Amino acid sequence: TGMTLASAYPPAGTGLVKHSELETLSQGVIPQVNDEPVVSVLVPEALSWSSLHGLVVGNTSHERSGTIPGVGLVHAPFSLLPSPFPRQAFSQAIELAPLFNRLIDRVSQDANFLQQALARTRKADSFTARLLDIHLQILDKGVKQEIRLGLHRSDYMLDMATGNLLQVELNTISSSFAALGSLVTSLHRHLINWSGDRSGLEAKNVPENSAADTFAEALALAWKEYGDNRAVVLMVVREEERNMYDQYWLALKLFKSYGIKLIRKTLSQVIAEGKLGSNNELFIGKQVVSVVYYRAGYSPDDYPSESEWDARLLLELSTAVKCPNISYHLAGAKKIQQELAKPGILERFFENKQEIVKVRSCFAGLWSLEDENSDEIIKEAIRNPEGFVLKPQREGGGNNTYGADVSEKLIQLRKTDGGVGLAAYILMQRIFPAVHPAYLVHDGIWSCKETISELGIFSTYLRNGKKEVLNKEAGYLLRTKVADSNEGGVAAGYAVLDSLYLI
Ligand SMILES: N[C@H](CCC(=O)N[C@@H](CS)C(=O)NCCC(=O)O)C(=O)O
Ligand SMILES: [Mg+2]
Repeated sequence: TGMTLASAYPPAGTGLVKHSELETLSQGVIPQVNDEPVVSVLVPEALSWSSLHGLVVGNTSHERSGTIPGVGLVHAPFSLLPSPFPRQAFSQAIELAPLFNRLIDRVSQDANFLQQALARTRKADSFTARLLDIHLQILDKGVKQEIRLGLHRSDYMLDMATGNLLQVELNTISSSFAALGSLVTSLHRHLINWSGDRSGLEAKNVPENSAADTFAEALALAWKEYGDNRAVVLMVVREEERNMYDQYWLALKLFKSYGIKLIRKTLSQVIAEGKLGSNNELFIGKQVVSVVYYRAGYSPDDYPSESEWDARLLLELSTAVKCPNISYHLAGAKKIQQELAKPGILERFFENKQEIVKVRSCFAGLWSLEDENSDEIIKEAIRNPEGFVLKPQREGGGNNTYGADVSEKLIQLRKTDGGVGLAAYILMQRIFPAVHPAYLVHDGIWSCKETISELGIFSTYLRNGKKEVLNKEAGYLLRTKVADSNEGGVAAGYAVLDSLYLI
């Protein structure tokens, strides 16, 4: 028989993956197991497993696939085998989770910091301005709810040049794929077991992934903290949602494990059916809502008219626990990420020096464009655009500018209206992770490509006044995409869902 899969992965503990050791996979030389190309037996097994276990998404080529569950499903795009990742970097990312939870919580309580850091962005970005207005209105009316709930995902890339784990961004709203991500971990463990000892891989090197259960637990504990057994959880969703199964998994786990009902409403349904009770409790129809979990509302596309903004304000004014509330939402802005990287700022939010060192060590280069001393970095980015990413305050993928477009965009922004538009963006060091071969499976078809991976660590945070109920890491997501593609994003169709093979 030919080489087994195991010899395609370097022995555990060898540090960064040496590309040469995976050379065979990248050249499409398929390790032979029992004379059958290993892929041709693994792929059908993976496809059937995915379909039987709800590792699925809506199939855009089927017109009703985003509106009706059970219609037009296709397996979620996945990597056939887990991708090698250094054990040390993974544990560092896990260790950072509770620190970032606390950082977001403390930043969210510093209204002046949020408003000032975003003051110039407000002038250049009307969407962010609307969020800031809601923030001011809530402060003005007095915060009605002391319970805070965060379901975050902090995304990292392993910088090949330095071996450093660098944060790409921290998502505080609609962090996707807790469910589908944990299912891929189960898929990979299944495939390793199913292919027997001939695969030579060991399932124990694919770390446990409790993301879906831990997200459901946090929603349930927030529901409990609110203290009304008749209450339901409201998930704010889009009309059309390809990723609805990742969302339904959480609803099913909430009911099966905690007996809690979750209802799905769009922002326009919220304004049509929602109202505040005499103590500002949130009613949708006759049902009182204890937790509002946003899986929409993070993009201007979600606010096609004033009524969606009215809905957002209604939710924020209510005593329901928001995930995220407006200040958590703002704390997750890329502009805030960039402000927190400025010297001396973390010291405002952390006492413990070691924690500051740990958090700062994962910051990539981050620059504002509207400061007096921004000219130098703008010139550098125009000269060497490949080394930077230009990012607006937008979520949902597909919004960032890469490569030569960076210099074009900067030149254009600088000369328009005296450069006021620059404040809507941040500049970030482009991170180049190690390239590794992977088998990508889309729509039942596999290909072996040179890819790069982005590790997301989920985390859950729940605080009721002074009582910190939850603050922990909550599993992971690995997204793997073709190395030469700029944008990432599974929903955006560039990346596949993957899991880790610790080495
Ligand atoms: N369809 C919405 C998608 C919500 C969404 O885009 N979330 C952002 C963080 S804000 C995100 O996690 N992006 C990474 C997932 C990817 O790679 O596509 C949902 O699932 O509720
Ligand atoms: Mg994001």
